[in-house]
Amino acid sequence: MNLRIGQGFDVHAFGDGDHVMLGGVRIPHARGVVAHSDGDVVLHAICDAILGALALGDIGRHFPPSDERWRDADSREFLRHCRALAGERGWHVVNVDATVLAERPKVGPHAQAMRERIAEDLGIDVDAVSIKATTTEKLGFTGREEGIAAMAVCLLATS
Ligand SMILES: Nc1ccn([C@@H]2O[C@H](COP(=O)(O)O)[C@@H](O)[C@H]2O)c(=O)n1
Ligand SMILES: C[C@@]1(CO)OP(=O)(O)OP(=O)(O)OC[C@H]1O
Repeated sequence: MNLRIGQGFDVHAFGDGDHVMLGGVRIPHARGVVAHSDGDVVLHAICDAILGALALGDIGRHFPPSDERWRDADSREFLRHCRALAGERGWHVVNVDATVLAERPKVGPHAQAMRERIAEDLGIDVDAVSIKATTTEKLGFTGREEGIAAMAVCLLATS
């Protein structure tokens, strides 16, 4: 069995709006995010982790922000596409581990729902999907609540 590891990181600024999308879950919030798509930093970081493991570039190469097809797009579509790219090359996702960096919204109450959606889109068990969160102790752009960030790693194995 061959193994590959990948990592991803994404940031979006907060802007007008009443919710954020995180891990495919709509979370009510006092701010929205500025993005071409739905701005789901968790799914974007996981997509980049998968693409990184495949050495296929990054999310912007596959879903260019200049392409109107991706305006307000559901990032779950991106995730399923990345899974398909892996499958076409004989790889499957073994597990995913993601961390959200934000003072707010609180992720904990939504983590299970996020895990379930990501597991469904990747065709893996919920136990293979980890969602964590941390504040940055009010430091930096996340601490000032100017934006939200997520990082992720994933492991791929040959089928
Ligand atoms: N957006 C967030 C941030 C944190 N959490 C949870 O709170 C715990 C404590 O965070 P610290 O940054 O103070 O260590 C953290 O371990 C998470 O469980 C959260 O749910 N959402
Ligand atoms: C997802 C894409 C889609 O056009 O746009 P954004 O929603 O702005 O998100 P980003 O994390 O900047 O990644 C780039 C693009 O692929």
